[in-house]
Amino acid sequence: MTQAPVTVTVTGAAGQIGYALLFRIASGQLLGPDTPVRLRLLEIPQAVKAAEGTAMELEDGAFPLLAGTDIFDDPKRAFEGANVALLVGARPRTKGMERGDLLEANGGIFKPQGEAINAGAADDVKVLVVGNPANTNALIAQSNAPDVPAERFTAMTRLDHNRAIAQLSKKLGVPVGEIRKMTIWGNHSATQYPDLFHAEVGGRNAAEAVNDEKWLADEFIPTVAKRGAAIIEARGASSAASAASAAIDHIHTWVNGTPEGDWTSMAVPSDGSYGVPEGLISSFPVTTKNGKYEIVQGLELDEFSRTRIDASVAELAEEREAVAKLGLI
Ligand SMILES: NC(=O)C1=CN([C@@H]2O[C@H](COP(=O)(O)OP(=O)(O)OC[C@H]3O[C@@H](n4cnc5c(N)ncnc54)[C@H](O)[C@@H]3O)[C@@H](O)[C@H]2O)C=CC1
Ligand SMILES: O=C([O-])CC(=O)C(=O)O
Repeated sequence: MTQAPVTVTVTGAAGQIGYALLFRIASGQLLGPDTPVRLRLLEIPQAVKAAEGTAMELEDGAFPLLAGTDIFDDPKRAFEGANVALLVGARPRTKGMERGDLLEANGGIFKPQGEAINAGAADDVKVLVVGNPANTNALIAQSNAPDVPAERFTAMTRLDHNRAIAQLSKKLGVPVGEIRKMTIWGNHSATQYPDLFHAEVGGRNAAEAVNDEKWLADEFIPTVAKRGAAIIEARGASSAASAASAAIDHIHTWVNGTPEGDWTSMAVPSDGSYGVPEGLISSFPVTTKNGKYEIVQGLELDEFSRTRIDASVAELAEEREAVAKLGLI
């Protein structure tokens, strides 16, 4: 071991994403093979026992990089000293629940968690919100953490990004490793816009390589945007291992940088780029270096792309308005 342990707080640790995520963090895949980690797990009181079971299994993994695991049901304690905060636990939509009810229920989770991050996380904390509705939950947490730089709050669209790469790879029969510059724009919802016009395949423009507008509009975009629902339909449960994998990718890329000539997708607070209203946590193409990200500038957007980005951003603006009315931000 070459350095002091990095503290990683994971919420919803006893859930299905938590189960897939924690072992990969402990094995070094989140931060790299030289970085020891100390886990702080947050669960609701009813699920603490299950989290304790997962912690026993973590112990049984005898991971050389795992410096310890502590479990809490109090956000203030769970986020103490957190360098990385993975906000996975959320209130799922249940039968008869309106969108406003869902936002309100999640406000009850992400407001106190934002306050706890503000009160006790490390100065360099990086936050990734996975729990849905991820973008707006991130906005709620961020708004309640006024002393933490706003850009440290991000939401996950890396799963959508990876799904888009996989669909393109299948369509063209090329390895995923040949695909660069994929972008997801907007909200992590069915309105998201996976963009092939700026992506590259083996150095060639992806939309030109596909050369099939009908497939792009009628198959590629809806398949990526509705993949979560298709997995639920097939598996009887929502994506868990692929979501955990994308969360690992998101933080690993943020910390370690994007490769030369490539970028990734992250939902980050808008600085007004591409006409996205400032402050909305919307997905953009970003490059990362030395633990910081920058939104890729100067991409030309045609009418097709503009219309789709605007629709997804309009949905984010509506969600922001709804949580503002509820006094959550
Ligand atoms: N952004 C993305 O791409 C994706 C997001 N998701 C979302 O991730 C979330 C978690 O998914 P799963 O692990 O499958 O759900 P799950 O229901 O298996 O686990 C959620 C866990 O969170 C815990 N929890 C609830 N409230 C909490 C609180 N206040 N503090 C700490 N823990 C709390 C629950 O006790 C439960 O153990 C869901 O909101 C899901 O919709 C899932 C897949 C992809
Ligand atoms: O809808 C869900 O809970 C799962 C989800 O976000 C996805 O798979 O993209």
